Amino acid sequence: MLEFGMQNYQKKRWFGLQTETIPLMIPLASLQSTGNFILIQEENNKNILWQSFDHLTDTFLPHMKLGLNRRTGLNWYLTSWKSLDDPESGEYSYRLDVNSSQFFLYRGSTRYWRNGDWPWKKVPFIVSFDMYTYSFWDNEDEICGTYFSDDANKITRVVVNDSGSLQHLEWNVADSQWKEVWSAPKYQCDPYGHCSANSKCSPDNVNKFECECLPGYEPKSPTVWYQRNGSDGCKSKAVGSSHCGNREGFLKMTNMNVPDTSGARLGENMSETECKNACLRDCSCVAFVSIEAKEGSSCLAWHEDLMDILEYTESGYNLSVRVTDDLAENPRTSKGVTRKRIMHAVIFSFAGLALLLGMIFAYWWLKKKRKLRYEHEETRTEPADLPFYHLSTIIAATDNFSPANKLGEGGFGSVHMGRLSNGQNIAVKRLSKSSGQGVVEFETEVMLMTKLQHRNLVKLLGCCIQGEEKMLIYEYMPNKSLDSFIFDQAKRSLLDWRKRFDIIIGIARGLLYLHQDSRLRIIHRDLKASNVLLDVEMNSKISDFGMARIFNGDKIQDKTNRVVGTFGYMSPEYALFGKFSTKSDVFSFGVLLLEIVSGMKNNGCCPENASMNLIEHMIQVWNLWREERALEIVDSCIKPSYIPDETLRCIQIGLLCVQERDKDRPTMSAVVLMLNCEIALPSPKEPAYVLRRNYKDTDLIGTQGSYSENEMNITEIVAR
Ligand SMILES: Nc1ncnc2c1ncn2[C@@H]1O[C@H](COP(=O)(O)OP(=O)(O)OP(=O)(O)O)[C@@H](O)[C@H]1O
Repeated sequence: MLEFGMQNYQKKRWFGLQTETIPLMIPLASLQSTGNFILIQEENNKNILWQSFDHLTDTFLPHMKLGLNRRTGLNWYLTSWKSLDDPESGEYSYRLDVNSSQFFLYRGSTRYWRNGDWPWKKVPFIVSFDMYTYSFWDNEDEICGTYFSDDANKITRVVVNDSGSLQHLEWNVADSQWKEVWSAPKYQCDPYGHCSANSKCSPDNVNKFECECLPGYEPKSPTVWYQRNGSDGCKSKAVGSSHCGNREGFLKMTNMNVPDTSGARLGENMSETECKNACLRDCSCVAFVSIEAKEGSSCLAWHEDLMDILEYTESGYNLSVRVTDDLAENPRTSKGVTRKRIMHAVIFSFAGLALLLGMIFAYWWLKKKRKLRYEHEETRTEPADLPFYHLSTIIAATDNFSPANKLGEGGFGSVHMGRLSNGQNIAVKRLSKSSGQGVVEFETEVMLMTKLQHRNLVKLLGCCIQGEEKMLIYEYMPNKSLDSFIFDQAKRSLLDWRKRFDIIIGIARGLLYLHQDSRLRIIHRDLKASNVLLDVEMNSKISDFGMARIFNGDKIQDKTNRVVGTFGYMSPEYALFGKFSTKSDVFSFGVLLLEIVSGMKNNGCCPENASMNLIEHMIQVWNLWREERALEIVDSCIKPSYIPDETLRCIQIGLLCVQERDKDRPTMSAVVLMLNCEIALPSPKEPAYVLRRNYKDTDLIGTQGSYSENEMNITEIVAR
């Protein structure tokens, strides 16, 4: 960050004959690492007087915003240059349509291309795709989107060029030039509404006209249409559109994009059947798309002409178009079934019954087979697709587990560094025979790690199971675990604020992947500083999945009567009642975040009374926060490098994560969003345990023993 300002100076104000000297606020200009050039009031860093990110030209850099500042009315949008060497505003612009939350490329005032990827997702949302993270939010301050690269070293930009193309570019260091990642509009069907209303564009219609009317629709101007010009679009064949006529069913079109949602209505938490029935009940409803999401399905329904419809060769959405009975897939029988069809039904009923019974049996059999396979997959212990290492290979690599190669010791057993004959360094976790953690944890870790892959998770290279020996072979992390830095007097100063912030973001992304982005929903249950490893570039990687649990389908919370984990990081509902969910991981993340910022160990000074440490630590942070002195907890050795606003924001996010009620804590996607974007943060409520400090400690977060609460008995607490 580059900063320059003016010296303090004073100005005299005349009051008749008297003069008064008043201090002037001193503006400070600062060029941030994002490229944002800001002018701030020195007295109060939060008061941004002006910033270059508010005045976009043709280029959209990571962390810039596109959308609308609702408070100031400022519109963030891109405008092309007039020509390659004339930076005056050209005719193309890329902006957000606030009503439909869709981004459009405009040529003058005409829509030219639609970015159909945003609108129907639950807002705020954050998605990772191809090493980029995209987010979108809508609150009383602003409605906007942003993006950034998951690789901090990547130089990237999005630009609207003078010929009306939106290009995403990356800087190629080897060639010293910009390389295009993608651009739009590019293909025949890309321009907005290429086939106009109620008709789909199929780019793969080789030798055929790419436009095709939707089922139940016909060209508005047949002569124009048959000259391969789709600009007039299609109209419904049904008489009148204000009543249902005989359009009592739907035809599902697969692999479609989501048509322009400008006039569409969104229904949250509606299953596909509910969506279909709602559309059927409303005669003006012409089509619907049911969108499945982990948080619950939603329903998009259209009541006027469908625009900008595209057919993909694979994947996409199912667009159900309202059609007459003869075209419908599953027509409603009550009204629309004709006499002829009833006759057919009677004639074929016997054959149909036999067929139906056959199908039911086949369905039952398939389901049973699938269930068995599924159960087998979930419980199987043999590590599929995971390389096995021979014991002799590991012995040779670790110099027979020599003490000199020992990296550390955990609940699982000892960890040794090794080097394979191909020169690759490895870390070998050797299950100790006396380990409290056992074969179950070993198997859990193997099973999970073969299914997961993310740059912020440590990579499992293989395992070794021979005789009594059980070992996990990991990629070697030269900088070992995070606790060896932040809690070490000599090494803590090696992690300046920037590195710590990047580590926090890495952990948040790894956890978001576990909770939301991987194909399984995983609760880690033992997130802590010693389970975050650091690679050679100090990138953070979450490790130790022995305690993790998979949640299938819609399950969001579970209970256990064997509480395992580490005091100081356990949420109250888990420590007390054995309830765990993604929000208990969020709690551990909050504790860890506060540790990284403060350098204070949550269960540090007196391990014999870890619960007391936790309470004291929370109270200290909370009291300072309330007195607006939260920056006093910041580790003194990062003070020369820290950015007060960013650090304070992190403390606030940490406090949001350690709130008493799991419902109040943010999800990890919200945490990643809050860490990356300067959106307004909610005020945290009192942290967990602080409220309970007046109770006797052992009633609440005892160090060992059994707890009983309502219907739940905690029979065992295994804390480390
Ligand atoms: N892949 C690795 N590369 C380098 N060092 C590692 C690796 N895995 C573990 N270590 C080192 O070994 C130590 C012990 O790790 P382990 O995960 O077994 O236990 P822990 O996390 O310290 O404690 P617990 O088992 O109670 O969670 C770590 O603190 C770390 O320093």
